[in-house]
Formats: sequence, structure tokens, C-alpha cells
Amino acid sequence: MALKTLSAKAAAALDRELMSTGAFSIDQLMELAGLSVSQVVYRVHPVNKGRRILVAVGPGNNGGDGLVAARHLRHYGYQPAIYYPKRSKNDLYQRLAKQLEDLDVPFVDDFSTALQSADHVIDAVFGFSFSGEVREPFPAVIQAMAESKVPVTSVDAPSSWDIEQGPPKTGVGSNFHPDVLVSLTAPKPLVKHFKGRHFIGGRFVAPGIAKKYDFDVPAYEGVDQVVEVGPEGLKL
Ligand SMILES: NC(=O)C1=CN([C@@H]2O[C@H](COP(=O)(O)OP(=O)(O)OC[C@H]3O[C@@H](n4cnc5c(N)ncnc54)[C@H](O)[C@@H]3O)[C@@H](O)[C@H]2O)[C@@H](O)CC1
Ligand SMILES: [K+]
Repeated sequence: MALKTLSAKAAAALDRELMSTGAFSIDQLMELAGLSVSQVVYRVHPVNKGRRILVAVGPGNNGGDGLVAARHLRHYGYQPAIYYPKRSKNDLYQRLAKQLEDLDVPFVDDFSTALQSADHVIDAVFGFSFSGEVREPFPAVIQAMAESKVPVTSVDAPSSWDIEQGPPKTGVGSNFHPDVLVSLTAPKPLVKHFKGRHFIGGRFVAPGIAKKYDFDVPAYEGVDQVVEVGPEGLKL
């Protein structure tokens, strides 16, 4: 059975529904999304393989997921560092950043330099609301991730990929192929172009909602917040 995906429009509509009639707050959804990401990093990059996790944080909720993931990873014993060039005035993001400052998690100013002393990168730059040409200061970040040997885990989408069509044919992102992708709630159409390890997270969707948006809730196990799936979306 082909993997059912959520278009960018449907993902945004689902987000809105979860936070209105679904009675969730963005804080709750972001916390569960970031927790999912932290569990994937723990699985694909155990602490003993290297503690230094560099998190590239974008200006939207995808970035927020990265800030939450960094906090959980800090508690797991990793040493995260945050590159957050466009800090939002938004209260939620300010609180997430404060929580990290209180955990002595450093905020770095130069991504490429920080990348040289990282064991793993979390790409939390753009999610399903990305569109158009990558605007400053993010082209250099995408390029650095694309050209680096350091493994990258992308949150919800490889940043700079078109949510439907996948990697751009030329320019920024055309050579960006992250090692791991964590799809939140449900995979986006771009997953057809993704060749790495694919996990689904965001274990907060009611069966009725999944049915309404025509996607399948994966068979999570035990207390896991994520499940690894193959190209057909079936649990590995
Ligand atoms: N679907 C869900 O249930 C959940 C979604 N969450 C996250 O929220 C994300 C979507 O968040 P948002 O809608 O805030 O948007 P994104 O975080 O996807 O990115 C949009 C931000 O990037 C900027 N941007 C867009 N295109 C750009 C370009 N070409 N160059 C430079 N900047 C650009 C926009 O101005 C906006 O600030 C999802 O991908 C997911 O990671 C989670 O936080 C919560 C749960
Ligand atoms: K991303």
C-alpha cells in the first residue's frame, strides 16, 4: 500500500484543527514533536557515538521543535548547541530559549564553525511552511549541511526542499540529502524523494482525525513517541 502523505495545505489545516476544535495548545504539540525528534536522535546517534549535537533553528514552529528537542537531548546527557539567527519575539520561543539558557546550552553565532565540532546536526530550519527561494541568512546553513560529513536529522522536511516536489533541481538545497527524516504527524509528499532513515513522530493524532485527513497513524510500540518506517510507510 502506498504511503499516505499530507500536503503542505492539509498539514497546515490539520495543525489549525488540532489547536482549535482539537483543544491542543501549540506548546503541547511542539513539546510532543520535539520529544519525538529527541527520541530519533537517541536511536540513530547514541550518546556514546558523540555528544555534540548542533541544532539549526529556523524562524517558525519547525525551529521551535528543534529548541524542544535540544532540551530533551541535554537531559539525556548530550551537549547540544543552538544556532538561532532569527530569534522570534514570540513568547513561546523566548521561553524555550530561556529553558535552554538555564541548562547552560550555548547559542552559537557562526554555523559553519560550530559544524566543525559537531557529531550530529538537527535541521530544524524549515518545515511545511517553507516556500520559494531560501532567504538570508539560511542559504549558507543549508549549503554547510549539504556539504558536511556530519550526519543530519531533518525535522518534518529537509529544509529548502519543496514540500510536494522535494529537492530543488538547482541552487541551494539541490545537493542536500539528510541522513534521517522525522515526519511529524504524517509524511509530506517530499518523502518520495527521501532516501535515508525515515521515522514518523507526533503521537498525538486521534484515529478520527487521521481518517478525516486520509492518513494512517503508525503502529507505535510501548511508550515510543516514534516509529521507523520503510519506503512504503510500513513499520520496519
Ligand atoms: N503539524 C503539527 O501537528 C505540528 C507542526 N509543528 C511544526 O511546525 C512546522 C510548521 O511551522 P510553521 O508553519 O511555523 O513554519 P515553518 O517552521 O515550516 O517555516 C516557516 C518560517 O520560515 C520562513 N520561511 C518560509 N519560506 C522561507 C524561505 N524561502 N526563506 C526563508 N524563510 C522562509 C517563514 O517566514 C516562517 O517564519 C512543521 O513543519 C512542524 O515542524 C510542530 O511544532 C507542532 C506540531
Ligand atoms: K526541517
